[in-house]
Amino acid sequence: MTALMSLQNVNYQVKDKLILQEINLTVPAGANYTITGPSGSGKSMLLRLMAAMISKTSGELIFAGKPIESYDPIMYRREVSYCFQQPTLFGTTVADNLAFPYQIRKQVIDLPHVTAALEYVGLSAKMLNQKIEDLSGGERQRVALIRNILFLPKILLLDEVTAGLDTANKDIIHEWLRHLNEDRHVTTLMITHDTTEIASADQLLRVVDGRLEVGA
Ligand SMILES: Nc1ncnc2c1ncn2[C@@H]1O[C@H](COP(=O)(O)OP(=O)(O)OP(=O)(O)O)[C@@H](O)[C@H]1O
Repeated sequence: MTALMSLQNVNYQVKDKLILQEINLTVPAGANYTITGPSGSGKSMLLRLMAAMISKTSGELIFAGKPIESYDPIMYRREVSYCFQQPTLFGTTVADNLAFPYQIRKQVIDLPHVTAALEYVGLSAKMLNQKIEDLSGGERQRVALIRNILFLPKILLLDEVTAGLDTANKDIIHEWLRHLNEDRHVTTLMITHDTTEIASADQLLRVVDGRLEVGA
C-alpha cells in the first residue's frame, strides 16, 4: 500500500513545553488505526497536527506526496476531516447541518444521498426537520459524523467520537466506520480510551509522554 500520509521527525512545542516529540509515522491508504494512551499524552494534538488545525514546530508532514502546508486549507480539510468528541451543530435543524457541505460547494442538497446516510446509521429522513436542541447525544454525534462524510474525505480523524455514548450507539458508529474504511476506502485514525475498541483494533498506536509507540 502507498503512504497516504507520513510524519517525519515531527515535534510540537508550545512555549517551552514539548508536547509531541520525534513522531515518525507512515499511514498507508486504507489503514484503520486506533490511537490510545494516557490522558494528556498528546493524542489530540497528534490528530490536530495531521488535520492542519495546528502547525508543527519542526519535522515534515506529507499528505499525498506534498507537505501539508502547501495545500489550500479549505481543500485540505475536504481531504482530511477531523471529528470532535463534542461536535458543534449549528443553525436550527438537522437539515441546516446536512445542507452545509453542499452550500460550501455551491451545490444543491442531494436528498436521496443524505437520506441514505441517515438511514445507514439508524436515523430517518423525518429527522431532517428536527431541532438540534432536541437530539440525544448519540443522534448529535451521528448527524455530525454524517456532515463530515457526505463528501467522502481521504482521511477521517476521529477524536473520541464514541466517548459517553451507550453500547447501542457505539455499535452503530463502529459498524459505520467499518463500512467507510472497508467498503469506501476511507483511511481512519481513531482516538479512544474504550477497552473494547482497543481490543478490537486492526492496528494500535500508543502515545505516551508525547512519543509514539507503534503496535504496542
Ligand atoms: N496551547 C497549549 N498550551 C499548553 N499546553 C497545551 C496546549 N495544547 C495542548 N497542551 C497540552 O498538551 C498535552 C497533550 O494534550 P492532548 O489534548 O493532545 O492530550 P490527549 O492525549 O488527547 O488527552 P485526553 O486523553 O485527556 O484527551 C496536554 O498536557 C495539554 O495540556
